[in-house]
Amino acid sequence: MASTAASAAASLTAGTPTVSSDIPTGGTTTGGTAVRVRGFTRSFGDVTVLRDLDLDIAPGEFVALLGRSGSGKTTLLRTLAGLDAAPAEQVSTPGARAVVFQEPRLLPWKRVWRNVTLGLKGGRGRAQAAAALEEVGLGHRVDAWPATLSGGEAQRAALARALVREPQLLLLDEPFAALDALTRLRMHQLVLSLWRAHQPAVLLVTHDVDEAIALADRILVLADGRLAVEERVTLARPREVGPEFQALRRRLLGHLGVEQPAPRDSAPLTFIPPAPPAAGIRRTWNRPAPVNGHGVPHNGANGAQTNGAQVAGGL
Ligand SMILES: Nc1ncnc2c1ncn2[C@@H]1O[C@H](COP(=O)(O)OP(=O)(O)OP(=O)(O)O)[C@@H](O)[C@H]1O
Repeated sequence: MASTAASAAASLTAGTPTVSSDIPTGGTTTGGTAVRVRGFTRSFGDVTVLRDLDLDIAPGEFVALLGRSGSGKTTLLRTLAGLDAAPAEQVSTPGARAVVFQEPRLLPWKRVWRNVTLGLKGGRGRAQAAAALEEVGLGHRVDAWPATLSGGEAQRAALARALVREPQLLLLDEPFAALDALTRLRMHQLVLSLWRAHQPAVLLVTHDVDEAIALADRILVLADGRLAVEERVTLARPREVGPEFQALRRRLLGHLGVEQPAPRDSAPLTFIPPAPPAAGIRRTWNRPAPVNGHGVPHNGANGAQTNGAQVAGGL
């Protein structure tokens, strides 16, 4: 990333972007780390949201942050964005940062390209915005008004606004949550291609476990004020929903406290017709006996087909 990028994160207060260069925003990282957090605690009144938290993100690394509602994900993201104050010795980030929120936060009275360059000092203005808009597939909407954009287009304009800042750290706070499923998938592809092209470190806050697995190199779960879980995602991109994906999903959902149905046998339930029922005996559903390598069903030591291990109650 070029060092000429705007160093201030775009901060949004009541929908109005401002530049947050006048508040203490932590230290600046150099060399091999994009984000370095050590022993950071954040409280609101009596409530401690982040507690003695440590975090490292490498340059160009894509990290997803999961956690229950209210666990402090946005609080951490705002701190890294420089929107909330933090001691420099505890929080270090690159100077060039950009944030994309769940809502695109475009100013309706400014054309799209002016929204994209908002707060940028110097630069090539319209040409710079047009290039970024082209990259996100909005080259034809440079002069449009925000109100004429679809939800997905508006969010792409927000990505373009992040892009022109040439961030070394891109912070994404549930940026796809308000989009329909198809648009969200397209946005995933777009974010991955922008990430590959520009190689910022990324922190993506999301509630969507599948999204985290599809995009990230590493997934963190925030709980009780700390990063309680770390999972590295070693699946090759693009990531198919195969057994490894599903196993990771199950683990992450477990960490998030989501009740998991017990893993089932891959064999479907089949109805085994009973012998003519004697009085008082009910029909049962049963799984087919596991088949050994020779195609022979084996049940227990003697390998006899049994009809006695009921999986579900009678009909
Ligand atoms: N400015 C604030 N003043 C008081 N409390 C706050 C403030 N900002 C956040 N909190 C509280 O801190 C806790 C963490 O909030 P935060 O928004 O970081 O959680 P989150 O994990 O992002 O939640 P969600 O997933 O629901 O968006 C919440 O209990 C919230 O009410």
